[in-house]
Formats: sequence, structure tokens, C-alpha cells
Amino acid sequence: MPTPTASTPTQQPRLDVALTVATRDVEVRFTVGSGETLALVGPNGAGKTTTLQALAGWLMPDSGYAHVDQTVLFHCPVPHQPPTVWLPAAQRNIGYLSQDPGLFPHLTARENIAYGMDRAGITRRRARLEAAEAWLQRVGLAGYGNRRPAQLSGGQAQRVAIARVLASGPRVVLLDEPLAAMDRDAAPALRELLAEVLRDQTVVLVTHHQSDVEALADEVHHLDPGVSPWE
Ligand SMILES: Nc1ncnc2c1ncn2[C@@H]1O[C@H](COP(=O)(O)OP(=O)(O)OP(=O)(O)O)[C@@H](O)[C@H]1O
Repeated sequence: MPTPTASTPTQQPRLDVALTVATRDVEVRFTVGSGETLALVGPNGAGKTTTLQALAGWLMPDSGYAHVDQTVLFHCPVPHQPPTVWLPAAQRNIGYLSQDPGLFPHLTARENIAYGMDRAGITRRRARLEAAEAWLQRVGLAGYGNRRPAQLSGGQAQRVAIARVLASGPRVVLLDEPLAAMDRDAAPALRELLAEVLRDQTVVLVTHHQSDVEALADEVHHLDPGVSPWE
């Protein structure tokens, strides 16, 4: 059985972010150290999800930049002008996990995890499925590989989603309220799992929960919509 090494590259990147999205009244600036987890916290509407969307490549900011080490994700030096650099989402090598596992309903848990492993250099289908099996074990779902999402509990589906995100070997992982939909029984074990599998990853975590911050974050950045980060 191969070990799921795709998620643990030895050299973890540092993430530098400064951006504005005028239409959403968002201004934010932070750095995430190599292999660290930064928790982005703040009130509803402060711009946490907007920031993650810009980093993932789904939303173009009005100004600013984001770098993963030397790789520029985007650079918008002049407000409201087109960016000078815009790396398409598919080329960013960023993993995104929200509270909704978003699994493909027609694929098994194993196939969901295997999907997208090409990026991690695992091109042979059989090797992908074997690596997916190893990931199933790592997230505590050995024996569940043939189940489809409809046959999994919410907590189990989120475990598959965690494995799917990490199996592709992302350089940075973005977590948007990953435990918000979990019930009280499932959340602690999932939090523990996240702490274990993300230990060496560079991560931005959006959460409203102090318990997530305590278990997962190395640093906390408060997003306050009333306070400009530029001053
Ligand atoms: N699709 C959208 N179109 C226009 N405005 C939006 C859109 N999504 C969010 N906004 C606005 O942008 C601002 C920032 O929203 P965002 O969802 O990023 O905040 P958040 O900090 O993630 O909030 P929450 O904690 O409620 O998830 C809010 O004023 C929100 O109303």
C-alpha cells in the first residue's frame, strides 16, 4: 500500500497577500509563514470568503497581489485596471475546502479522492486508486472506498473531501468554515484530523469558532471592516 505522500512536500511555501475588492468593501493584508496555519477571523461580511475566493482564482480583486513564494497568483498594481499577472485557478495548485464537501455524487469515495491526482504527478489510474485507498485509511475511512456520497454521513463525506483536497498535493490549502456543517458529535474528531493532516501545510483558515483557532491556527489575523490594513 503506498503512503499518501502527495500532500507533504518537504518545502512548504510562504504566502503573501494584500488586496482590495472595492465592490465588497474588502481590504486585507497578511502573510502566512511556511507550513503555518493562519486563521482569518472577523464579523459577518468582513470579507473572509471574498479573500479566499481571490486566492483561489475565482474572483479578481481591484488591486493588490498574492505570492506563493516566487509564484505570483495575481498582481493588480493599478486599482480598477486589468491585472498585470493573473494565474488561472487551475494553475494555482491551491486546495479549497468549504463546509460543503461538494463530492461528485456519481463517483465512489475512492474515485472522488483519485480525481485530480494528476496534478500530484500520479497519472496512472491504478496508482491513483491505490493512493486514494491510502488516503481513505489516513482519514479513518478504510473500507468505505466503494461508497457513493449518498451512502456516507456528513462527517464521512467531509473526510473524503479533506482527502480529495490533500491528495492533489496543493501548495496552499484554503479552509472556509470546514466544520460549520458538522454536528457536535462529528466536529471534534474532524478538527483533530485536520490538525494532523495539515500539520506541515501552509493554510488559511476562515472560522467563527474559537475551538478551531485553538486547535489549528499558528497565527490569527482579525479582519475588521472598519479598519484599513494599509495604515
Ligand atoms: N457574490 C457577491 N456579490 C456581491 N457582494 C457580495 C457577494 N458575496 C459577498 N458580497 C459582499 O461582500 C462583503 C464581504 O462578504 P464575504 O462573504 O467575503 O464576508 P465574510 O467575512 O466571509 O462573511 P461571513 O462570515 O458571513 O461568511 C459583504 O458585504 C457581502 O455582502
